Amino acid sequence: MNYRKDTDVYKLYLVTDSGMLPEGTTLFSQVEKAVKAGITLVQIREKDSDTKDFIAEALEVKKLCNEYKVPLIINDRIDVALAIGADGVHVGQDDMPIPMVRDLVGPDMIIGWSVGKTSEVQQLAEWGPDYVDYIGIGTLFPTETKKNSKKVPMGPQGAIRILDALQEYKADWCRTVGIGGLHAPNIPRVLYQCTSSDGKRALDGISLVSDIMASPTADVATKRLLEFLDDTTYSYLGDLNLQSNDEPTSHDFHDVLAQVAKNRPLVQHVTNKVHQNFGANVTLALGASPIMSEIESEVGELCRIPNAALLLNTGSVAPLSMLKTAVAAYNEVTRPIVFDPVGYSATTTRRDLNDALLSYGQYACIKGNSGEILGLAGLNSSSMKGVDATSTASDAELIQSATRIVAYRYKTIAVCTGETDYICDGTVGGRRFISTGSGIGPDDLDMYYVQDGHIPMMGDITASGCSLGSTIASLVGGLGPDGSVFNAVVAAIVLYKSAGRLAADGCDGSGSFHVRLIDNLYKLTRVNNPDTWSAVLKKIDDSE
Ligand SMILES: Cc1ncc(COP(=O)(O)OP(=O)(O)O)c(N)n1
Ligand SMILES: Cc1ncsc1CCOP(=O)(O)O
Ligand SMILES: [Mg+2]
Repeated sequence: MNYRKDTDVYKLYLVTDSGMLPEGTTLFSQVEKAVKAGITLVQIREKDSDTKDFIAEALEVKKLCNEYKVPLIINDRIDVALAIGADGVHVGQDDMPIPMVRDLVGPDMIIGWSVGKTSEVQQLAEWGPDYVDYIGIGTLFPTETKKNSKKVPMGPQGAIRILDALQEYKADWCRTVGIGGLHAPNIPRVLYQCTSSDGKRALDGISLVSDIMASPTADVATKRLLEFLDDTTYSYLGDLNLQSNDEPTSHDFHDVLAQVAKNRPLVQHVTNKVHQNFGANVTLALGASPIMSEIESEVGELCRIPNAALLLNTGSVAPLSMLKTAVAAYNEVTRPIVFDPVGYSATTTRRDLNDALLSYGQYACIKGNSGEILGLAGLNSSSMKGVDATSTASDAELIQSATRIVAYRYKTIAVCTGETDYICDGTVGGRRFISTGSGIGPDDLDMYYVQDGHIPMMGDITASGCSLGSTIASLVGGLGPDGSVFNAVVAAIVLYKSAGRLAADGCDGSGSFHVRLIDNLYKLTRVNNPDTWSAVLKKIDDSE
């Protein structure tokens, strides 16, 4: 059978490795379990087998695959693929060049290629539809399976760049699977995040080795993975509501604060030293409980405390393993993380660390100043230095574009702070798409802003921006079931700005501003009458 035209076979792609089989299993028995459980594509990848053994193994698997109508791909060995009449071959960048492969295998065999760079996409587009049928995009995450790989893991953002290049070069015939370090805990998030920036293309599937080959129950593992692929939503915040429908009102803000008062959230702060004391006091003023903990071994308990939330501020940095553990733990129990990428593009070290953290998890909200948000969106240039202080109309447009891009790429609620705060929800309601994407792009996202005149005092005290992070985490953490995450983020911004305005209007200098900011957060929260708050929320009307 010729599967070349069959574009649905890439959903769940098993690549074999006989070096990791659990006791009592064989390569064949593992593949058999996976095929019977519904795997859609199989690749035999035996790096250390003799040719004779490779062929014998491949013939056995071929019989099974034929019976279940699952295409069989052979890794690296074009000769073996031809000899056994496989359905396709997979080659990497260091293997036989694609035009030669096509010459040898003829027009009917599937050809897969490993791709990690956009220049490789350009190349396959130049060859056109007669050459590469699908690409394995990777390596996504670190993997023990391909030990001596020189490739640096690209994370979901790297996969998005490849999907964007496929769109740019109009390689619409080419299907895609992600590969490398994919396991049950990160697969739903990868499928959620990896869509092209125009929203028109998502991964066609995932490819993996160890999650099935090393499993003592390969059939159970396969079925679980298929469930992820069939699920069209990603509930990374459990029973909280990711849908942002209408413009939030004072009534909604009242509701958010009432939930905080009732649920008294615990906000774990992993934050910089300058912010610690102020952030703890702001959190207390809001009626939430702060804990300033960077102890790796207690994260698993903290995240399970009812209404826990994590503020991850990278201003001074805890050990990477602690940060990874914290992100994984909060994601696992579907509790919110607010991410503040302090000084994102200031140095390569900071950018790499923040990028690594962003690739490890899913964030409810990413909050930064204009420099950080522009950096995350890849729109910063030296001419943008100091944009916070001197925003012009065109700067404002650029900042809005950057906020939209960050929201969309990280499928999060992005907040860009400044004299005007911008808020954009890129979560697409937690919906997930395979192959075609949502059709929604960053420019389709609603953009809100909050203003209350210029409050220069905010810049005259330390950690005022960081404490907005504490405020967002407190209000999102306080939500009860079905509480709206977007409403909580917006409520936090309007509340914080209104308290800042009151503090600035009545203070004698930066010292009393600092104290009065806490006082006013305390008072506004206790009184809970958002109709009296001075900061104004508006939605940008793009038709204007
Ligand atoms: C689906 C898929 N994607 C990528 C690879 C890796 O191929 P390659 O880079 O040639 O590395 P080896 O597998 O040959 O070690 C793959 N095999 N399958
Ligand atoms: C073959 C290959 N190519 C890139 S990563 C990889 C191995 C993936 O293995 P695992 O799914 O166990 O991480
Ligand atoms: Mg290879």
